[in-house]
Amino acid sequence: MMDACNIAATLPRLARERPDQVAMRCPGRSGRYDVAVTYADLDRRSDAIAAGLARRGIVRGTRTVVMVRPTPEFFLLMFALFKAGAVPVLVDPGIDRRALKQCLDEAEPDAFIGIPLAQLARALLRWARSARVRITTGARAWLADATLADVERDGANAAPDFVATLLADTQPDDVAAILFTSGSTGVPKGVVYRHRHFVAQVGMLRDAFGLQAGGVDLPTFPPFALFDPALGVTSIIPDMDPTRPAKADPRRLVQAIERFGVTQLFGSPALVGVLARHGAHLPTVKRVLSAGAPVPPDVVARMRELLPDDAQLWTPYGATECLPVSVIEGRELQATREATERGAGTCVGRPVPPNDVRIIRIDDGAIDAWSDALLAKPGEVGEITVAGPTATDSYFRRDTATKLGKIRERCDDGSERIVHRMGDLGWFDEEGRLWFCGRKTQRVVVDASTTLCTEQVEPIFNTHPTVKRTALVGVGERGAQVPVLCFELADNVGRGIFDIDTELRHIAEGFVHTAKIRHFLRHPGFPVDIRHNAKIGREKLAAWAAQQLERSA
Ligand SMILES: Nc1ncnc2c1ncn2[C@@H]1O[C@H](COP(=O)(O)OP(=O)(O)OP(=O)(O)O)[C@@H](O)[C@H]1O
Repeated sequence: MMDACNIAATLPRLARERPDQVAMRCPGRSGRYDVAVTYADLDRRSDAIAAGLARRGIVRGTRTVVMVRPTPEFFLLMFALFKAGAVPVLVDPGIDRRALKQCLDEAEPDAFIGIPLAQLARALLRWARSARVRITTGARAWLADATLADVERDGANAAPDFVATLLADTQPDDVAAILFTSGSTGVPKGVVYRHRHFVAQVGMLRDAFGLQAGGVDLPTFPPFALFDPALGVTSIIPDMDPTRPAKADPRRLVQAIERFGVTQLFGSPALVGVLARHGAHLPTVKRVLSAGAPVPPDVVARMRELLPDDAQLWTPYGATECLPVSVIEGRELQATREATERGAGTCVGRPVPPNDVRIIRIDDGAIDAWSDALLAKPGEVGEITVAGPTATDSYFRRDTATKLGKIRERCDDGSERIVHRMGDLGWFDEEGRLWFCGRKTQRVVVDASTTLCTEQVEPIFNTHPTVKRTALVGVGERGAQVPVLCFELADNVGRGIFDIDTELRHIAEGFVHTAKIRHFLRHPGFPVDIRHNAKIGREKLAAWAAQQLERSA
């Protein structure tokens, strides 16, 4: 029998095939990893929770905010919601408080499931007032109608086939979840995921990276851990604050990798950077995946030295709205480093089949219907678009964002498909590889003939030995922007001992496109996004740079 179109549909099968395999192991309060959930437990307990939730009115289509840390409760609950056909709503808890309230209110949830602290914040800050069912993961039903343990107990005696029927009822087009973007360029947007998107995503990730049942994964980015059970992989939940990957303690990560023989690792470039700098060899790790922002070349080089020779270091490119789009392996990425450091952009590899990735001319407005006339010339930088099974079709209750981000395309057979606009700039080389050049909204338009893309400028200056990283921003109106290069000094460099501005100016003069950059500003520490700690907050930096220029005028 075919599995239903639902990522939870693999659980009953895995529970039959490999009941005693650990699905996830969590550090627990002690950090000793004494909490383990097997596939049999995960399936049985998520069934009980799904049945218990149904008794409380959380059923197919019920929007349910989930604010639970990556503990067994989180995974049990998420799979219970998927099985029930309910719609979990996930927002990064670390985002700006006002933005968080806006996201939660906008989602207009019917239910709110959270840790006691989240329930307290909900009550005090009047989040999600539409939620009529409130469940806490705490020991007592404080500020909530019930505890998750009550819910599980209530559902434990449900009729054996009750949840199987709910699961079988889910349809590919039903909304499966609302996942908010990380909000690195504004208030996060709720991406509408349908069951078919998740199922396609698991299949594409499995095929692109050769993921196999039985492996052991260290997923340092929580939502990614949800794919592990769908793939039959064991997840080792890392002992770290998932909202601060750049601050993770590498010793604890390495201990977990060694103790459980971790074979694959998923982390943001900031997290991979932490491991690379720590420098411990990782002989069991066969595959590292790093996404969210470009991985700095020295991190790729160092990480490859720490992994076995046959290990692979993949950087998938994609977004909450569409993932994966393309992939590149570390060896090929290293071979493109020189071009990156000469201003080509960052190579993000070849499109993952069956994605249809096309580049259109840069346009800040909405585009209603697809036409091949939108296409940029071969080799020209434009906006990256994707049509494919994981390209989502809308943002939840954000019609303007949906209009700006999606294009309808009539196909030859008369059907219609949605093309997602990535909001990223890029180009294709002659070998069919995609090069990422930065965010469309962060491009700097100096004059009619000069548009600077952040990823075609910053890597040139990042080669300076005493620079840690740089960020290009524009001050003034687009079309007449003053380009400013902000830079952070490397950690061990003393201040003011040499004239770095002159050296950076010298580098700028070495390339036609950077020659117009005349302002170089040292910044003590760039603002970064909370999910990956890797995307630079160039909007905030631009405001700071404007002040600095005004002061020195
Ligand atoms: N491998 C990669 N190399 C370079 N950039 C990447 C890579 N993977 C992802 N990105 C960047 O991350 C973006 C997707 O990030 P995400 O979905 O987390 O939210 P966001 O786009 O940062 O949030 P918002 O849209 O709210 O500003 C991509 O559009 C791209 O700019």
